[in-house]
Amino acid sequence: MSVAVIGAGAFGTALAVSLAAKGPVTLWGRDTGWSESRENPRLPGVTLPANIHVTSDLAQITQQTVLLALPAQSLGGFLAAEGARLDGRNLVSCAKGIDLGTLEGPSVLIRAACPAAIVAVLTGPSFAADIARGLPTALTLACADADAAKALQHQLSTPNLRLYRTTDVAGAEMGGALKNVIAIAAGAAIGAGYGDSARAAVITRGFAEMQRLAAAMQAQPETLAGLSGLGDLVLTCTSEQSRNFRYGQALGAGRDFDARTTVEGAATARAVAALAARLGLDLPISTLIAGLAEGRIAMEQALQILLNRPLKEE
Ligand SMILES: NC(=O)c1ccc[n+]([C@@H]2O[C@H](COP(=O)([O-])OP(=O)(O)OC[C@H]3O[C@@H](n4cnc5c(N)ncnc54)[C@H](O)[C@@H]3O)[C@@H](O)[C@H]2O)c1
Ligand SMILES: O=P(O)(O)OC[C@H](O)CO
Repeated sequence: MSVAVIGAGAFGTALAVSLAAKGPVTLWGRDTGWSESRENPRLPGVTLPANIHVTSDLAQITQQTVLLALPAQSLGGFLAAEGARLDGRNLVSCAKGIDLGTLEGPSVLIRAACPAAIVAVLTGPSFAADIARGLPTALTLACADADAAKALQHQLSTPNLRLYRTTDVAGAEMGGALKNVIAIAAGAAIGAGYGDSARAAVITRGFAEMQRLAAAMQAQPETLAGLSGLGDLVLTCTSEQSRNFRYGQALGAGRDFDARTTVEGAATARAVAALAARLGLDLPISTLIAGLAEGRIAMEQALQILLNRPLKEE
């Protein structure tokens, strides 16, 4: 059974390349002017296999399984316009973020727009460039319907993509979204010259915040300790391949950052700060990242706020 990918950015294109090892793939993008060259400028150095059909015509997306690889803040608008034509299919969210308008994760947006769809989430530690180069990668496929989870796990695993499955959609989704916020904090610590010990503190205390918020969203703790949570947190906080980490580095160093780059953690930090206020949760790192991203506070001020918090049990 062939699959389609909506969103011809770096990640959607990389997934299409990997899935093409198993059969034909249709890749939809709103800007596909590059398609004749068979090289997407968002994924330079990768030639698309011949069995990937690139289109900007949504009517050509007729497959039963569709991966949605759009940025989290674009997904709601896309679904409002096009959700009806996708309803009833297997819709797999690949976005890592929390929608700023609704404070919901992508799976909730998809379920609202496409009530008859089977909704799943594909997430975990994975750089698009690694996947497209055929490097070994392990991801989490989450779907509340255990049988559908199993079927999608088999359909979407490829020679270099090993998928684990879970029915904990909220846990998988929260891990992927929140790690981006903490990756900005880790990058900021490095960019400001605070050192590797500070980064380790940010990763660990950031993980505690991820667990706290995820628990409040009914996620299972063990999901946060898996690929979609801890796994992706470690990757993103330790690699300059990560856009969130590099954005954090720029914030920490007081440098500009290319505003066209997709940095999911910046908007998600603001969503997390709003959720923290709504739910009465103490999420100091994420809340400070929201302030840094909005330019409301400076790096040195953020550090002093964290260091001067009351001492407490770990
Ligand atoms: N790049 C990675 O390594 C990677 C890995 C795992 C997950 N992800 C996740 O995948 C999602 C997409 O990231 P990406 O790296 O592909 O981003 P990207 O910046 O490379 O591409 C984003 C794509 O989305 C398209 N787009 C944006 N708004 C749109 C809209 N309203 N309608 C149609 N198309 C729209 C853009 O034209 C672009 O092609 C993010 O949530 C990201 O966290 C990325
Ligand atoms: O480049 P980033 O920071 O969006 O990270 C990409 C992936 O989410 C890493 O798993």
